[in-house]
Amino acid sequence: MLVCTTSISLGLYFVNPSKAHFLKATLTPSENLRFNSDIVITGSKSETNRLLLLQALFPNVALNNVSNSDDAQVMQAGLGKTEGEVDIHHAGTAMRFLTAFFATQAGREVLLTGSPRMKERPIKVLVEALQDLGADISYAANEGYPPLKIKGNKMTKEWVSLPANISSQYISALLLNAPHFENGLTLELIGEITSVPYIKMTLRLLDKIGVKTHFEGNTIQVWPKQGVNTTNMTVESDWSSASYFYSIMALAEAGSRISLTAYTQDSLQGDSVLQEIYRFFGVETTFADDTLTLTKKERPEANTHLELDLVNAPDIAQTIAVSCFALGISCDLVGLHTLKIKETDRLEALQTELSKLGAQIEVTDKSLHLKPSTKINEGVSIATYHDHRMAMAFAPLAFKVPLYVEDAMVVSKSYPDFWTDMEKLGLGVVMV
Ligand SMILES: O=C(O)C1=C[C@@H](OP(=O)(O)O)[C@@H](O)[C@H](O)C1
Ligand SMILES: C=C(OP(=O)(O)O)C(=O)O
Repeated sequence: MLVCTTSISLGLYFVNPSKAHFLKATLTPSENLRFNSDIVITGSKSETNRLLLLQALFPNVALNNVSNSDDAQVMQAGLGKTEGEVDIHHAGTAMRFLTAFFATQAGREVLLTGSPRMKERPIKVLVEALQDLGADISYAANEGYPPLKIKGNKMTKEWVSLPANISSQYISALLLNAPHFENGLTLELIGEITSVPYIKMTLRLLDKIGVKTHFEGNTIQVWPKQGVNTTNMTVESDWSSASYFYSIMALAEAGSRISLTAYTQDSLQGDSVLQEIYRFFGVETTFADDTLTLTKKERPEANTHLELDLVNAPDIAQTIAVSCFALGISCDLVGLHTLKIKETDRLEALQTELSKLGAQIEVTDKSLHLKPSTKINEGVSIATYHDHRMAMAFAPLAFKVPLYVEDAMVVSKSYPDFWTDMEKLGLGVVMV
């Protein structure tokens, strides 16, 4: 049973950080690594935060299966504000999407701010693109970083160019708000485009509600649209959250099964590439209606070294690195240049925490290299650096050896039910 020695609810924990209580999870392995479970995961936070913004622009868009994450809650709360301070805590999408939203909504005037880490996550590229389009934005503290003073304006310009190799969220932020620009918007992307599936997700959602878009080479166009027909949009469940179950299944005994709902084969989420990646570990994926079933087969003996470019799926890098370590598989993961500016410097955090467990690991500013491991140190306390994915990526290891996860409620950024779902799989979870 999940024992909490505090009455602080997950929502309150993030909504009122002054009351934050940093619970540590004591994790004890289940009796065996054989699984036969059904898990329900809520909507993707990426799709939800896009659709919440589109719903604010087009109120007759109705949403089902929205994410119950902190990031979705702060997005929803932010969209309702017309003045004063808007605090989006740790939510990168909310910070970027709301910057463009408030800048392009005449009559709104806000100070958009976030957690201490958010104030270190760059936003200059987006601010400069919006300023080029005529927006009134200034930095309230350090140039290039939140908090931002934003006074809403109607956008009349229709063309801007911006670097595309730092974060795709800047591009999605502009595209999502573009239907309300008088003449629509054309973006000219400079340099290698990072996290492309997230841009395609934005365009596909715009298409689904009836906004015309076109993406070819390094140019993206969005046509203006005043209103849309009543549309029911069902958010697909979160594939990044599914990654932790893939990782558990990589460790599982052959014959194990875990089913996850509600997913679609034609996913908008780039992290659905997990289906192909985890075949390497012997995890097979099948679909029946909206249920995704993971089945464990024997991993082919030859699969002892994994090479992957994760430029299109950066959020599953931590999961995959831990899966490899747990199984003594060596790996070279590249395309990781965005990891340094996420919730924490994820490359540094992975190096520190995997080393504590006994890994031989090297990182550069865009790659991670792991040697085959022979043992896992037990009883290690994993620091999470305010990063939900550090907690969740390391948890599967606890099915093999006892572990502690510090500040364990950090998971609520994207997956508040994570620890309850781990318990359903038989992991011993005690919070103190
Ligand atoms: O648009 C989105 O929903 C996201 C885009 C990605 O960020 P970058 O484009 O900064 O890599 C991803 O890491 C993040 O979790 C969600
Ligand atoms: C990077 C992430 O989120 P964001 O950038 O939206 O804070 C994430 O969820 O892994």
